[in-house]
Amino acid sequence: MISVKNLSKHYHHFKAVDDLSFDIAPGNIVGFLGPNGAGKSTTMKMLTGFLPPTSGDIVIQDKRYASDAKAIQRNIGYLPEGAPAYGDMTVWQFLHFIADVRGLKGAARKSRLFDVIGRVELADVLNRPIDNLSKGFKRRVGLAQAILHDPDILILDEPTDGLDPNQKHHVRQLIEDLSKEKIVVISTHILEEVTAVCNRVMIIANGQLRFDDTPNALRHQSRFCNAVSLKMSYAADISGLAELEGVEEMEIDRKTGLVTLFPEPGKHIFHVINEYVTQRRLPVETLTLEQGRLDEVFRDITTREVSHG
Ligand SMILES: Nc1ncnc2c1ncn2[C@@H]1O[C@H](COP(=O)(O)OP(=O)(O)OP(=O)(O)O)[C@@H](O)[C@H]1O
Repeated sequence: MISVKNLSKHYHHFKAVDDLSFDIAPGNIVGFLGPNGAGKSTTMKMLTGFLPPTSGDIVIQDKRYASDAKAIQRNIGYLPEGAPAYGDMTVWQFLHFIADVRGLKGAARKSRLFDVIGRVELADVLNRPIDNLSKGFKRRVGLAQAILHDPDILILDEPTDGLDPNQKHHVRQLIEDLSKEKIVVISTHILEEVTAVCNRVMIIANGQLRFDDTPNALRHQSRFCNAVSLKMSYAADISGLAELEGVEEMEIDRKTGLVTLFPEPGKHIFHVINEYVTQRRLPVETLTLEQGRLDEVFRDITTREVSHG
């Protein structure tokens, strides 16, 4: 369990992290979202003991950094932003160095190295200096060092940054496989990443916690959640759609011609619309039940003014 109370970090007079409080239990895969400069990396550095808080309390598995830093860090894997340090080492040398630092020995060491190199797919670059690797491979080396000692807690700062779409998919699957009993905190700018791998979303802006719930609850904040969109192959009279039972509003996008029908609160309108367009033989090309637009919700949450006090 991670327990954070009233955590703040000030750089001179600037509040990078402003009074955060939250608990994270095993099994939580947390997507830590926020615009650039929101305070995500600063929070992660404090959670991993790399940066002392200005004020507040961090308790990890009943321990505090002030008295038990080594014990906490034994159980944490951290992927910081950017590339791994020691860029002149080869991947092989670097992973052995990390195995030394983590105190891995004998058969356990061999099997962890073998397992992680396989999982993160590093076999082809083991003899290359880290500095010469592509950004995506550097990220994967960073991920390998974070999971090498099989920690209970993983703090991953933008784990898929720089990866191609196939690798992104692969790393997301890896995180899912790793995380059954673990705590995983992932910072990301990619909203789909959150719905793909996380079971909890925390959004921060200006160092403050603005949202903390499931990805589904986030989706439900979108006015597009359960709206129905349709595209027509040519213009036809659709005014009747706006009058249908349960339809609150109709919007037409002038640029794309996409028609969106918004339901009254709690109503489901897909079937009634589907029936109507079929009966009237309207020239409908696509009819879509909208899941909710996360980018719009994210913008709303992070740009909203918050009252202080
Ligand atoms: N060492 C530092 N000294 C002064 N200001 C800092 C320092 N480190 C970070 N900041 C500032 O604190 C704020 C939060 O930075 P942080 O890196 O935590 O944000 P972030 O949410 O991780 O952003 P990004 O998504 O761009 O990585 C930013 O305004 C940043 O400029």
